[in-house]
Order: sequence, then structure tokens, then C-alpha cells
Amino acid sequence: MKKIRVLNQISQKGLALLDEQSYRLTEQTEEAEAILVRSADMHALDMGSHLQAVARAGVGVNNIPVSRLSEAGVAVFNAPGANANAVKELVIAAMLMAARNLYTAADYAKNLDPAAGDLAAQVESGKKRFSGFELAGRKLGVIGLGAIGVKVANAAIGMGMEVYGYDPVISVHHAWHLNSAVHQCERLESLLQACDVVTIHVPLLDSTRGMLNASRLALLTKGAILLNFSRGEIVDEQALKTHLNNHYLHAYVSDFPNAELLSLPNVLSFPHLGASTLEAEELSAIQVIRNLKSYLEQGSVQNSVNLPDVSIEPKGDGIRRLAIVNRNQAGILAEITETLGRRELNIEDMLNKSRGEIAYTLIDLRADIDESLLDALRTLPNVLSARECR
Ligand SMILES: NC(=O)c1ccc[n+]([C@@H]2O[C@H](COP(=O)([O-])OP(=O)(O)OC[C@H]3O[C@@H](n4cnc5c(N)ncnc54)[C@H](O)[C@@H]3O)[C@@H](O)[C@H]2O)c1
Ligand SMILES: O=C(O)[C@H](O)COP(=O)(O)O
Repeated sequence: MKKIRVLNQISQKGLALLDEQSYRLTEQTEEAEAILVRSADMHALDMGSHLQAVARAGVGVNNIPVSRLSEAGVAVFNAPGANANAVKELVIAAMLMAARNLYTAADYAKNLDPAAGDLAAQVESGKKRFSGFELAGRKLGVIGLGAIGVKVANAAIGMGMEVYGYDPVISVHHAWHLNSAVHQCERLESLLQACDVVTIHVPLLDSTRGMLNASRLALLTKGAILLNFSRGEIVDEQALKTHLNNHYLHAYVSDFPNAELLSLPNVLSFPHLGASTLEAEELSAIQVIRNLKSYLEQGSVQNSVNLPDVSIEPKGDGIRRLAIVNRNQAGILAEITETLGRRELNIEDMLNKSRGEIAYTLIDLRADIDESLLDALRTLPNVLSARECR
């Protein structure tokens, strides 16, 4: 029976895939073999020695200590693309809300006082304060053309916008799906200088933290809209405050409320709503739990952020499968096979793949795998974890 710790609310449709014969939910993090999470901060969490995998029902993994887990031989999975449509729809809505001043206009209408006189006259006298601009014909800059950025760019083309994209490391898969009318910007600076609306869709990494710093923010055109549905820390929000106070920007719309910016009139914040639709929550949970199960049970790897993709036939009858996470260093396979050889264990099948500094090895044996074998493998200097898939 595998013990799974659930740190956030995860869709029941996903949790239902964890059949009761093989899985049990636990409240004890230390005994968990796998953790299911959304945005809970795991950096300070004590995770115990049984942990084999962390599964993020969503995309961003900045809340997960991926390097520490890799060093412990723990796989980390996410659900790429599963919430991209939900975020795209919210970004388009936010862009329209900002361009047409809908949030302040709605507030104005809500606070009209029918008792104070002619309502229609109040409506007509107030509306000139909220006149906005149309998006068709305007320039949209998309920073990061992954699952979300591509969808936003393509939808904006459909709305008649002129779209510019910046992503020096775009994947071939996403490039195939990008509308060919999107102009490529080789420098972030030229996108910022050219566009009326700029939207950020990069992950939070060391290389993207503070990416929109004071000097880059200064390049935005007067009256521009800046949308941040990625992570608050990608924008230097202290520097942004000056631009907003000086009314250089029409609006800053963010899914990550910031204490210093919240009350500014040209700031519109949402409570991290991007992925909070029934559809995205279900799809993310189903996708990541399927991948988690096939990793735990068969050793296959799909959509991991720290292990290489490995697709492997299910184990045959009488076959036991070892899954080893090891450092990608010379000689390690010899040490593993020698450890098996000394116990007269013959290898039926074997697969080894690497990803950067880490490698993943699957070995099929027609023999039982006992704890003493696993312990012997775990003591090899470059083995990070060893387990039986079952
Ligand atoms: N608001 C929400 O609820 C919500 C929901 C989903 C995702 N997100 C955030 O959005 C981010 C993007 O999600 P996604 O599904 O599109 O991810 P993705 O991995 O599909 O796309 C990210 C893109 O950013 C690009 N990129 C990386 N570094 C870059 C850089 N320095 N400059 C330009 N481009 C760079 C990558 O090449 C990739 O194409 C997530 O990491 C997460 O932080 C937020
Ligand atoms: O990175 C993500 O997938 C989003 O920020 C969604 O986070 P959530 O699952 O906590 O809503």
C-alpha cells in the first residue's frame, strides 16, 4: 500500500485514480511515498526518507525544492499545458478589463444612487470618465511562448492585434503551434519599446526573477498595460510602483497581489485565479496522477521536471523492476551491475537515460528484490535512490 500526502485541494476526479487496493492518503508527510501539491510552499518541509515522487497538479514548480529532491533521487512531475486555456481566457479578460476600465466603471455603476435623482442622467454623466481604447490594431508583446504564451498570442491575432513574441528558448513543439503572423523579437527591450500591452508567461527561475527591472520597465510606452499572470517576483514591483504612481502606465494587472501595489488606482489584482477553473483543476490532477502512478508502478517517466522521459513496456509475469536514480557519471552502471552480479542476479532487460547531471536506470530481474539488495545499491556513492516498481 503506497502512502500519498496531499498538500492542497486536488480535484476528486484525479484522486479517484488512486485505487484503494494500492493507495492510501496520509496526513503524515514523513511516511509519504509521494506528495501531491499545487501551490503550497514545500521549501521548508521535512519530507522523510520514503519519498519517491512529488506531483504538482499545475505548472509552476518554484514552490518545490527541485534541486534538493533531485539530490535525494526523488522525481518531480508537473502537468504542462493542462491549465493553459484557463490562463489564456483570464489574460484576454484582463486585457479587455484594463483597456476599457471595466473594473472602475463597474465600481462606479454599483455605487450609483437611484434615490439621488435621475439614474439615466447619472449614468450618462459618469461614463466619460471610463472611456477606454480598443485592442484591435494595438500591439501586444508576449514574453515567453510556451503553452500559455502561444495560446494568448494566437487569440490576440484573432482579435485583430499585432503580436510580438520574445522567447529565445522556444521549443519546437510550441513554435509549430504559434500563428505565423506573430513577429519575433530577438531582444526583450525591443518588445517593451514597441508594444501597447505586454503580457508575461515565463516560469520563475533564477534567470527570470526581476526580469522586468527598473531599466526595462522604463522602456514601456506611456499608457501601456502590463499583465503578469506568471509570478509576482518576475517584475521588480518596487520599481513598478514608481511608474504606476507617476501614471506612466495605464494599468498593471496581476494574479499575485502585492501589499505595496494593491491599493493603487491603476492596479487590478486577482487572487491567483489563473488555473482555478473546474476544467483546469480536473485536467491537471488527472494528467499528473496518471504520470505519478505509472512512475511508481512501472518506472515510466513522463512530464518530469528533473528526470528524463522514459517510456517502457509494462513488466512481464515473474519480472521485478528496479528503478535507480543516479548521478550521470562514468562507471556507475558497472558498479550497479557488479552489485547484482555478486548476488548472481541476471539482468533480463536494462535501460539508462540521462538528463543533465542526473540519470535514471531501470533494470528488470527474474528474481525477488529484497531490502538488502536495495540497501547495497543505495550505498553506492553515485546512487541517489533505489526502489522496486510495484
Ligand atoms: N496564474 C496562474 O494561475 C498560472 C497558471 C499556470 C501557469 N502560471 C505561470 O505561468 C508560467 C508559464 O506557464 P506555461 O504553461 O506557459 O509554461 P511553459 O513551460 O509551457 O512556457 C514557458 C515559456 O517560457 C520560456 N522562457 C523561459 N525562460 C525565458 C526567458 N528568460 N525569456 C523568455 N522566455 C523564456 C520557455 O522557453 C517557455 O516557452 C508558469 O511557470 C507559472 O509560473 C501561472
Ligand atoms: O503554476 C501554476 O500551475 C499556477 O500558478 C496554478 O497554481 P494553483 O494550482 O495553485 O492554482
